[in-house]
Amino acid sequence: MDTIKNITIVADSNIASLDEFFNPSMLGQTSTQSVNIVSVAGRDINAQLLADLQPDVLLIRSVTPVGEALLANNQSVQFVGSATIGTDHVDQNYLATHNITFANAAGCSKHSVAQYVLTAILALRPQCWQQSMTLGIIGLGNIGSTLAKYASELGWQVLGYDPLLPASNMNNASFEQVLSQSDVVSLHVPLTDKKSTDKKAKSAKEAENINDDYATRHLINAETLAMMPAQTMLINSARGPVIHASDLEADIERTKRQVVLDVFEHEPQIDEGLLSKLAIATPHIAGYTLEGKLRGTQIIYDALCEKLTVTPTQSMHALLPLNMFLWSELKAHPDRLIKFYDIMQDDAALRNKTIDGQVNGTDFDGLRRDYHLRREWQF
Ligand SMILES: NC(=O)c1ccc[n+]([C@@H]2O[C@H](COP(=O)([O-])OP(=O)(O)OC[C@H]3O[C@@H](n4cnc5c(N)ncnc54)[C@H](O)[C@@H]3O)[C@@H](O)[C@H]2O)c1
Ligand SMILES: O=C(O)[C@H](O)[C@H](O)COP(=O)(O)O
Repeated sequence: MDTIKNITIVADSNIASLDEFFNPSMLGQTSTQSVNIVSVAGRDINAQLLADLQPDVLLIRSVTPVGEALLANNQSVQFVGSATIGTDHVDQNYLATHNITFANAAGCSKHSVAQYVLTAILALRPQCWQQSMTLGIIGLGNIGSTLAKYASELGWQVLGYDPLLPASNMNNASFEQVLSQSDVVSLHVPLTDKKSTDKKAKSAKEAENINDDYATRHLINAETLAMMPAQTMLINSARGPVIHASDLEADIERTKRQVVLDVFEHEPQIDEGLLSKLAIATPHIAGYTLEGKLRGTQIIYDALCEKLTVTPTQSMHALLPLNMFLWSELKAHPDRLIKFYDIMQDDAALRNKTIDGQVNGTDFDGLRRDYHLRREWQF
């Protein structure tokens, strides 16, 4: 791609600061070269649009599925960047076999999501500021391990389960122990699927380094929910289908469990039956801080610069206003939580969109598109 004169980029309009990062000067272009950036809603990026525009670069977030259906007739795309941590919407094997470079934004919002989880717990159980409790964490990667650090700052015990990492003082329990012995269980796994006998699908999983003995789709279902005492809170800010939605609804009906969902199995449509039973519900915004979103853009911008063999010159730090949100201040003044993050406002905004027994996809997406990005607390 380093020989391309003019670069055409199709990008999800929800990517933060697109124009500040992806312009001729920041992409090392000379005055005779241009960067043409076409930004559209992520769900509107389709094969026809790519055929019409013939972009060199595709920049997405989590709502654009990327694989054969999108790229079968592609003659132009050489780089796909997803400004997200999750990659379940991208067929990475397809990209690799078609010689298309892929980058995602690993870890970009790890503090934001951990702070979302902490806020949810402390909003529902303010006594946890003072009292120790046991936090169960399923998946101890970037977000899970960051959450564990906040938990230890608050003097909470952590029971962690991650079968793909070595045992440690954090990775210290079985799946059953986490579910049955925690006061709160928080999920931080990628969405992955079970083994396929289809050879092609199997090698795709190998290429993406997914160990499907530990597939996470419906990890939380009627059987595993039955391992959790009724008073155990459950939080999902990973991916919706990690929890079987109708099993969860039946479980809440039976146990009156406190459940916090930022992600939903049938997102972006949300059924009121489930929504009305949740303690807190938000529209997939756990990672939506200014810092989390800009870091996502920065990571894919750096990767594109590498592909173009140019030195990155834009830095998110030049774009960030002063941040006054200090974790040390909040820790000393728990009563300021609502000023740091008013999670119940996000909850109310989602519930207010209920019409005829559901929140429709357009309204769910609208809440995310127009979200007033909060600030990440400085840890
Ligand atoms: N709600 C949001 O706004 C938001 C924001 C960012 C990320 N996410 C989601 O959170 C997920 C986790 O993010 P991360 O940065 O921690 O990812 P990560 O890749 O750093 O960590 C995921 C961890 O899960 C572990 N894991 C995989 N299968 C498991 C299983 N069956 N049981 C237990 N552990 C398992 C992996 O070994 C890994 O350590 C992402 O994949 C993404 O889908 C959501
Ligand atoms: O995986 C991620 O990084 C998050 O789920 C991300 O915040 C999703 O946001 P979206 O791409 O849908 O805007």
